[in-house]
Amino acid sequence: MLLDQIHEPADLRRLSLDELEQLAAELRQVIVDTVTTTGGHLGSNLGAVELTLALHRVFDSPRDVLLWDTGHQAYVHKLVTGRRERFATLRQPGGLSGYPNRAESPHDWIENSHASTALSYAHGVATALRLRGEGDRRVVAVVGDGSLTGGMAFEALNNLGHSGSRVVIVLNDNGRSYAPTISKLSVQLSTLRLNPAYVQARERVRELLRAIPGLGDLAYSSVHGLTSALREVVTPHQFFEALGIRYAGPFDGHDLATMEQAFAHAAEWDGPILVHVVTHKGKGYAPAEEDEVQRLHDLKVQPRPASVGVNGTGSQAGLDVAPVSYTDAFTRAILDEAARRPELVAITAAMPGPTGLLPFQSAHPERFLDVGIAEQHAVTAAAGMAMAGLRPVVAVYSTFFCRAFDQATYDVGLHRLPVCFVLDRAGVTGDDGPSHHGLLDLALCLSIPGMTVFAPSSAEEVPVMLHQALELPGPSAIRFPKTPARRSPDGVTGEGLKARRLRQGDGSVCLLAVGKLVQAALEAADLLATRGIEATVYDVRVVAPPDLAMLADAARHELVVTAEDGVAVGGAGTFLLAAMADLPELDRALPPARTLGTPRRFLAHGKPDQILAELGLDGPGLARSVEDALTLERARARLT
Ligand SMILES: Cc1ncc(C[n+]2csc(CCOP(=O)(O)OP(=O)(O)O)c2C)c(N)n1
Ligand SMILES: CC(=O)[C@@H](O)[C@H](O)COP(=O)(O)O
Ligand SMILES: [Mg+2]
Repeated sequence: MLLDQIHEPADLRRLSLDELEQLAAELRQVIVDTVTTTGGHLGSNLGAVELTLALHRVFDSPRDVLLWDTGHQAYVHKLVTGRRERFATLRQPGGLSGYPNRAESPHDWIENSHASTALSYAHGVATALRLRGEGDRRVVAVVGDGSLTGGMAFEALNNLGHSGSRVVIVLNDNGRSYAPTISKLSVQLSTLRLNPAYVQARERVRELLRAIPGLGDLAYSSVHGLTSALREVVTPHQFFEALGIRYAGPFDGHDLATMEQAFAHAAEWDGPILVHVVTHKGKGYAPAEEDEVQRLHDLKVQPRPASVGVNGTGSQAGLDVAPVSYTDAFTRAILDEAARRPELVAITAAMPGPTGLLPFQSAHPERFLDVGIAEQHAVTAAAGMAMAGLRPVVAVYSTFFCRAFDQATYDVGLHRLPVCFVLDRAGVTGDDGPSHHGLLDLALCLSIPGMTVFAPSSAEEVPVMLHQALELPGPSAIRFPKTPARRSPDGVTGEGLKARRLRQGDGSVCLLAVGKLVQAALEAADLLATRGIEATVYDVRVVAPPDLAMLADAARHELVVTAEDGVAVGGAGTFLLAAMADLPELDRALPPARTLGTPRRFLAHGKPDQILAELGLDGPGLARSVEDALTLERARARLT
């Protein structure tokens, strides 16, 4: 394979056009073979093959800086920058990250998988290079049409134009995020790229000029000049050029020669320039091309375990995997509620499929809103809807809720508006690495005054909690993990804002478990019982407002231990223990306590339950922590 000869980008520059075409086919095959085994982003990477090859032939990475927005489309970049041999470990524990990773290569810069950041990085890097006298190094930011709908991207475009920074923006336009991109600009741009008159005219002129001997590059710049005139009439480039950013395009994002010429000319432009390339998501592999919701993740061919305990080893606390995921349970629940509540509206930030809102969109298109990759806008628009009498449900991933924390606090919380946040992928998510784990939502939501915070421990609890949330006068959040839901221990659920005592102990230790960790707590209680420790176990269900009866009962134990799939510092445990200290009828000293959760550090990618086990947040780990704490506290008690 030609790919075996590619160890660094310079190796690409020795290839002929035919060899590059062959290499592109090889790259596609490697990506399909790998991703259909490991899971990962198929459509976006298959669409970026020629684009990436052209970039690495024209620009001299890592001296020139290549920035990938979101980073999910950087598999080809990894394959041609010395990671071919490790590519089969993609997204596996200890293997290659699914995103750029600075520890893997000097060619990698941005590790954060949150969209719409690359243009801001580009402004910063270009400014730094200029001030350090290295202004001859080129800065290139590859941004998707979806990522361009994020607010940060517009902030950066404004600053790039204003500052005149020498940055090459490559707009990788395939018309989609997961669903078609929500953007009039994108529609305008696609009108251009689909406008046969414009494209044919430009190609015809290019052919004519090429036919004139000796014109060569002059031909290109003449065409460029001519299309500049033509552009005055038919293209939406004005948006960019009004900001001070040159627009060039659209170019066929699968035509290597054309893109190389375009990038080479852009590299010489003395200021910000946007090169608009048109690609096709999933190109070259029918199952990805035909995926109607363009799921970035395709074809993870991994058998689903028949029954999975918390630690993923198949051991279980008498529980089987429920037939639904939490997301499926939410889909059903919101459809039920929508049938009874005409004022209910659902909002997504470019992820209708992964958040389970596609059926809602089909059933109630007029009550469904996809705002693009614009979580901040989603939240404050929801605040406006609530102010004007609607009941909005904002469905976002836990990690992306971070981006809208200001809006949730001061546009929703401050006005005490009935907006319900459904935070999917809460807790350790695993494959997508540190910027995708949903570890902060409890700490963030619990700091918003008046927000009710639900944490279902089973699929059955999701509809109960959504119904309760939609009855509340103020803001609420319901957070649940990515892993398959499990049946509730006894098939029933809690009610209202109350906790559920699942197991009565001997007064030695009280385990207050949140959401996914209820299963681990029950498993720990089983293990502790074999060692003569009968633990009381609560399913907290509603972290805020706390169930005071549960706290009062917990306070009567020798030891209180809280457990959550989120940061321990500032999370649910911290919140509950503070509330316990404030109990009005507390007639004794507070018992010793431990708050168990994820540590204050970024967690690498891996399998969720394996990560939780390594952190001691599975059944055996919790049991060890309880037993050690009890032993220590009893020794201390003997000393006093
Ligand atoms: C802030 C944020 N919200 C949502 C996502 C989830 N997400 C990952 S990729 C993607 C679509 C990106 O579309 P685009 O930028 O057009 O890139 P493409 O996949 O089409 O190449 C989304 C919404 C994210 N990574 N970051
Ligand atoms: C890159 C990104 O943000 C998403 O594509 C993410 O990878 C989706 O993860 P899920 O597989 O949890 O939907
Ligand atoms: Mg796109």
